[in-house]
Amino acid sequence: MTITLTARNVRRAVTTAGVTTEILQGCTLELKGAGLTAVVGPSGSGKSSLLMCLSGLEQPTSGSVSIDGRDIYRQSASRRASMLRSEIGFVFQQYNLVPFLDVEENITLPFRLDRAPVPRAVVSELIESFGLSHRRRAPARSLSGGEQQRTAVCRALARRPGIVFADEPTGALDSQSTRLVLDTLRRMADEGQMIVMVTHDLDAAALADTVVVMHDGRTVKTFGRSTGQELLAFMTELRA
Ligand SMILES: Nc1ncnc2c1ncn2[C@@H]1O[C@H](COP(=O)(O)OP(=O)(O)OP(=O)(O)O)[C@@H](O)[C@H]1O
Repeated sequence: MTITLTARNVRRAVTTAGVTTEILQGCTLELKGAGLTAVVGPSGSGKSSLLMCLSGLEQPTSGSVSIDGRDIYRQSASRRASMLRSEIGFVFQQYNLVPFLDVEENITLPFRLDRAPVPRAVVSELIESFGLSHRRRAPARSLSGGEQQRTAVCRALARRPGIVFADEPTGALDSQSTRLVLDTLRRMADEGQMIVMVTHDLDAAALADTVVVMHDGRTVKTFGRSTGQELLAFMTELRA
């Protein structure tokens, strides 16, 4: 089935110590079916905030976010929680690994919490393709930042959710690991997953099928496949 993610005029304001800040000031997008989408934009433009709203974790102040026509913020709390668990995967900037569990245990934890069968072959393939085979039994607390990040990406992908949201999935990685993660995300998208990633890296964005550009809390432009230079030219124009 083709999954559709729709955001309509999403706004989010936060009030801290009596001061209200409009973090998102009108974000609209529609993503249909499998593919890799990159959300790019200057620091502070609202990329992570948009991802939180799109993934059901932070309720917009106004506007709507729907998966296949179901507004995720209009579901009951239990229905939303079950949608999130079964249809959405996340990779956060903080990896949220359990420090005393090893790589494989962290990846399989969501299955065990759900008392669901662990897809051993899928997990092994992911561990191998992310270059973690030699660290399979290492506790998360002993992993390098890059290894933690790759483990977190594996954990999100193992359930094969319809949509995977990833906030800077290559942020802490060296160039070799970055390539590994991007190639795997690209392959997963080609194999049928919708992947939405926030990235600062315009060369990574150039691997995406769709690039959403944010500026000052707004989605200002959506590109199809583009080169790093085309994206850089647009971003430079935006800043001018
Ligand atoms: N809970 C909050 N309270 C107040 N301000 C916030 C909150 N969350 C985010 N902001 C502000 O909203 C703006 C957008 O933040 P966000 O993290 O979404 O941007 P970003 O584009 O992902 O930035 P970066 O690329 O630096 O990670 C920033 O100015 C940030 O300081």
